[in-house]
Amino acid sequence: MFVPTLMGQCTPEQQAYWLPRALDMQIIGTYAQTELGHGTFIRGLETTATYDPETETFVMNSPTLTSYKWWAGGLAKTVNYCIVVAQLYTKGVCHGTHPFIVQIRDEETHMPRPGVKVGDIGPKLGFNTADNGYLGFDNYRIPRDNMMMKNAQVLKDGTYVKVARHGKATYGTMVFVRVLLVNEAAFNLAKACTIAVRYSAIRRQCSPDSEGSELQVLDYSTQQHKLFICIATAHALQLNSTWLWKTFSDTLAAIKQGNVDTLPELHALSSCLKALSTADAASLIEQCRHACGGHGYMMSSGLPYLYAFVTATRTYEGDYTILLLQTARFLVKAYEQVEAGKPLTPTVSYLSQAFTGKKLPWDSSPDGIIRAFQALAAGKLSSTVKSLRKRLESGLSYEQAWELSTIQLNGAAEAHCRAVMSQNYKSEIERLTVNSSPNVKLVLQQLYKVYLYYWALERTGDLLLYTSISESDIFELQLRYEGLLKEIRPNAVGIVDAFDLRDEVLHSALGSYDGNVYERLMAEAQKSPLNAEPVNQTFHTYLKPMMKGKL
Ligand SMILES: CCCCCCCCCCCCC/C=C/C(=O)SCCNC(=O)CCNC(=O)[C@H](O)C(C)(C)COP(=O)(O)OP(=O)(O)OC[C@H]1O[C@@H](n2cnc3c(N)ncnc32)[C@H](O)[C@@H]1OP(=O)(O)O
Ligand SMILES: Cc1cc2nc3c(=O)[nH]c(=O)nc-3n(C[C@H](O)[C@H](O)[C@H](O)COP(=O)(O)OP(=O)(O)OC[C@H]3O[C@@H](n4cnc5c(N)ncnc54)[C@H](O)[C@@H]3O)c2cc1C
Repeated sequence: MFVPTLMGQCTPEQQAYWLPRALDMQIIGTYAQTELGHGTFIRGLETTATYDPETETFVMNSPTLTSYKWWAGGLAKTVNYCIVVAQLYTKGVCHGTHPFIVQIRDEETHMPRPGVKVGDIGPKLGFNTADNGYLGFDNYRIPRDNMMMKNAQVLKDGTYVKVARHGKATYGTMVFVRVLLVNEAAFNLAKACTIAVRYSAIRRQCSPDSEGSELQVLDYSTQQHKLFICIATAHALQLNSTWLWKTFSDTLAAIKQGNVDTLPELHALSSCLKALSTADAASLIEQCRHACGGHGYMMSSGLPYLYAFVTATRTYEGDYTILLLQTARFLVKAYEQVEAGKPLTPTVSYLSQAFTGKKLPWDSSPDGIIRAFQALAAGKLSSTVKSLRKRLESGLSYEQAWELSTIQLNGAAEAHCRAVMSQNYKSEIERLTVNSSPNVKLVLQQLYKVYLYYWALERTGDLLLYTSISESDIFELQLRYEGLLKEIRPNAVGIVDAFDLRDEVLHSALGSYDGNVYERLMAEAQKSPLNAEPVNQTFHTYLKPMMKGKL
């Protein structure tokens, strides 16, 4: 996050000075925005940067315990520089949060600079290879030039000058990392389902009849139900990640030309796609662990590490709930544009035909299901706006009405995102397989159908509300879904092999390519320190005295 922020928030002159040093690893930095007391509410951050025209310096200060920077990766012991997001004061006026480059350790001795308090925040659920730290300032001075001045400046005499045309240009790094995190979610889910599918092909358990041999657990329908959605989702996230990256790049190019019109849609998309992809990946990685029984609970399976790493992405770079509410904000505006007969941006264009007041005729084809997801999103949005307006008519303020409607707002945002992801998934597969062999086309189409049928069956309640789907349609869809799982089964191992993940990347006794699961589990067990000697000294210090009633 340090380098992307240098690139996104510094003037060309500042980049010329800082970037080579950062890329050369002469300086190592992190991005310190979150504080002990605030992570989501950036405008509530308490660290201050007060400009002193006498010395042409900013005085960095942590006025309260809750103002201490908290969480930044590498902050505890690794970095010697930080990008610190602080409330900027000049001439007695607060201009809100701005980014500053702050040296916190001596470049030679690595000792913390006078006026800087820095340390480690302690053990975490995962991510323990990163030294996330805390940082406090005691009236610590930095040169005026260390304010990152691409979007705003403070002149030598303390005059504040706003440069950026879009009020949230300083939030750019967060959008960038959110876009990256969709790809990260896809990559880690692909690892987890490679491990779980390969292991499920090796593991035999239970024989349906007394004489027969035990079945591969991958042959059980319930195991296929657990795992094939994971494979399909890994592909869905990867294709959406590539699509989102292009949307991000196009928006960035437009901003460079001074056109910020597409930034709101990018913010809405990156928010909900980051939220849904990280939440889906975390819960499906946990599902992969469930599918591996006791051995999935071993650290040597690689699955606990993957879960601990990915579940954090649901929180950092914008908490799930918060980001969906950002998307909901954009959707409510889109609803108002439909009412006013104004044009809509591409990803919400389906709304222009949606508010007919009639249920969408059910069509179980892939395109029909995608249209149903769009109808579901539009229906939820319409119902949410109705709740908002009913509350406003009762005399509540907009903020109060909004807060009371946030559960529905989140539901509308999630439904919108599912519709966007499903549409992208199918259209990207069709675009990319134009020249593929019939077999590849068949398998990839089977996977996106798994995704569509799975989520349609997960949302039958909503589909009954907003489409003409009937009980028998649902019955038929369930049978079709279960039949599709059986069609995929023969290719399942080949499909995860196609993720092409080397053993060194999987780090898993269950998922290694050679399938020698039991030998690898035993080999990993031998590494346990408890196996260093036949009798552990705790027998003599605790167990034996206890057994003799002497404790
Ligand atoms: C190759 C390798 C790949 C590796 C992949 C990555 C690996 C991952 C490693 C990373 C390790 C962990 C790193 C983690 C870092 C962090 O966590 S950094 C801290 C992240 N913190 C957050 O995300 C905080 C979340 N909070 C916010 O973003 C904001 O507080 C808010 C919730 C958006 C609210 O902001 P606020 O200023 O209060 O604005 P609003 O009033 O809600 O909205 C005002 C308008 O501004 C628009 N807007 C808001 N944000 C953005 C944005 N980012 N971009 C564009 N526009 C934005 C918003 O839509 C409103 O617009 P209008 O509706 O038109 O008014
Ligand atoms: C592994 C990891 C690495 C991190 N790395 C960094 C880093 O490098 N740099 C950095 O600056 N930060 C980092 N963070 C911090 C991260 O950005 C924050 O944790 C995140 O933004 C959430 O903020 P918070 O922790 O204050 O949670 P809060 O915002 O306090 O959320 C707590 C709960 O309150 C809810 N909530 C909060 N506000 C609202 C609202 N308005 N409406 C409804 N519900 C609400 C949330 O949904 C959540 O359920 C990291 C965090 C983790 C876990």
